[in-house]
Amino acid sequence: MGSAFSVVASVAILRSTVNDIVPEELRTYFWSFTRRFSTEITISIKESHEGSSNRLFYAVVAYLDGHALSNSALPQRLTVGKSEKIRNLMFGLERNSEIVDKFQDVPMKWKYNTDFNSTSQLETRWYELRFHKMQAEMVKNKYLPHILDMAKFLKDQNKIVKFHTVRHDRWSSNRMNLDHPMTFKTLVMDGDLKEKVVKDLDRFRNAKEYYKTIGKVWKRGYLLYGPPGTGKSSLIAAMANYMNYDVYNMNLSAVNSDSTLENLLLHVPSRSILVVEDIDCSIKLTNREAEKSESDSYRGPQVTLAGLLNAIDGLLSCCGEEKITVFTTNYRERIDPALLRPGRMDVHINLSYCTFSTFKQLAANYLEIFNDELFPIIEKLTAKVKVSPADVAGVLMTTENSKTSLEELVKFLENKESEDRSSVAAEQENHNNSNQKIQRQGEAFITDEIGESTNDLMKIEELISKYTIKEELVAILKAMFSKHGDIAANTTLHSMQCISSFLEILCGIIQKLHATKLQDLTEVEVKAMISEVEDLESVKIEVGWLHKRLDEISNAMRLIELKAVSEKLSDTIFGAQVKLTCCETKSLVQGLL
Ligand SMILES: Nc1ncnc2c1ncn2[C@@H]1O[C@H](COP(=O)(O)OP(=O)(O)OP(=O)(O)O)[C@@H](O)[C@H]1O
Repeated sequence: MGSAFSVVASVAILRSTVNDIVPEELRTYFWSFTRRFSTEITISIKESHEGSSNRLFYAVVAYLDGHALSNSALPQRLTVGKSEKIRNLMFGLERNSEIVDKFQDVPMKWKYNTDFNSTSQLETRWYELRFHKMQAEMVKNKYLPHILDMAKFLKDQNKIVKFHTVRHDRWSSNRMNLDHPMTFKTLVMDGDLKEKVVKDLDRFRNAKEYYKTIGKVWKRGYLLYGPPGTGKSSLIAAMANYMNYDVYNMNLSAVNSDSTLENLLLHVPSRSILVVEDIDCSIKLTNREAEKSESDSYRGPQVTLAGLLNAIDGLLSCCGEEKITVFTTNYRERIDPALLRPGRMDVHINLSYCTFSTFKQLAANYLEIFNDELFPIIEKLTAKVKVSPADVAGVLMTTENSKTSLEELVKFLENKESEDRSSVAAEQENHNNSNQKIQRQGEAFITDEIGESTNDLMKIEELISKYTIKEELVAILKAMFSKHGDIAANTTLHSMQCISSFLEILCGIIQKLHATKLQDLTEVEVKAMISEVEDLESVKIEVGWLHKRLDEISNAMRLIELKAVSEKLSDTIFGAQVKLTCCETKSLVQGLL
């Protein structure tokens, strides 16, 4: 061993002595002369190439660190270091040392060189790659592109994920590390949802060619919706850690115009996750028609729906690729359908209250418990009460003793159950009282107008008692239910509060139609009503009857307009149909209820 070291040492001394005494020109000539008879080709990959930094040089650095050095016989001398931007230690070749990498069973000999120019005080660094002449084509077409690809992959693996926020209309310059420890291992999700999300991300990551083939920009949009504390932020952190993408977090209410939004999105680089938080409440994103009509008086938030749609789906979205956008909301039903459609939000993920399945995953993560006699009790309770995974996680962390934590959780769930029961009872009583009052007020209207039997009325009472509706709208709701049945029976909305809000919107439309004459209605108002009705239909509230009638009203208005034009042109062709126009809206809404 000692003698081996002394041989290596002697060779090193001899080499440096030759380098010292033989001028560089002579050395270069000597090497080029000997290489004329060699079967090998040597290529140099310098740190800078034609005046700018050489991507291939840095790719070789990353490739040798992450791949070649761990797959080949190690050289005797290595360098090691760690920078702020990377997670792991980084190994490299020491000056003048060599390594042999095998690619498709062909040896590729690497050597690292440096040279210091004492006049310019600059150091030049380069790698030499030697291989058999026969392999020249293969090196050019396969090996070097392989190094570029591997380096990109390894660099991403080793990158520390950064978190960016908006400050003064720009992405903040002091980027923080995303130190969120959440991963897909620790995130809990119901059933096989987690596997589906991971598969979707994998498919996206590897789909560059596919997107090119189908002519679409390589990007994907996710909508995460669900009540607070169900893991929306946790899922984003897990996605960022899994993909190794930086996170660009934005709240639209902090963005002051469409052009600022455009500028921000232009500066989100490829391989990033853009998070648009609380999309429902950060900004008033109405449908496009309503937006136009409001634009004169509206002085509120500055990003418009059209601006947002354009930014995420227009030509701007083609700048850069491999980007993920994640929108979060607690209320999916408040989002404009234009935003929800595939291409903008391709995957909708519902993060909901804690189920028994999610509880079991939390118990395994937090307490390392996989079964217990309390599990069946917890199963029954989680089926009845609505608690978020954050609530459950909080209780599981209260003590260090696993059994005590489970007992605490049972107490917590039982308390929640009895709280829910008493609030339902109070609500019921409230409803009963107000219903009696409303029935007295609205009875004349209902019976006169629709002539329902007492029995039917009681059924309707029972139906509408589920909803919390403004008193002044209850009579309309009753009339509507008695004519069209429970139009919300098949809705995709879950929360009674949301269904009630939607029904209130519906009652508002009917109220307005009853109270307004056709000539006093504007086209924009009718269009806004149609959009609202379309929203109701999108959540499966059955309002086809109203949609049809609004279309008729809209057509009638168009005829009025045409008649005005035709009168000017002394053209009577529309005369017959336009007789319709003398009627009032009331006749158009007659029969609706
Ligand atoms: N699905 C989950 N898996 C693991 N932990 C969770 C999950 N959901 C919530 N938690 C725990 O609860 C905490 C709060 O959850 P998180 O912030 O992700 O919820 P959120 O849905 O984003 O809430 P909000 O809508 O209020 O922003 C997390 O830090 C985590 O400890």
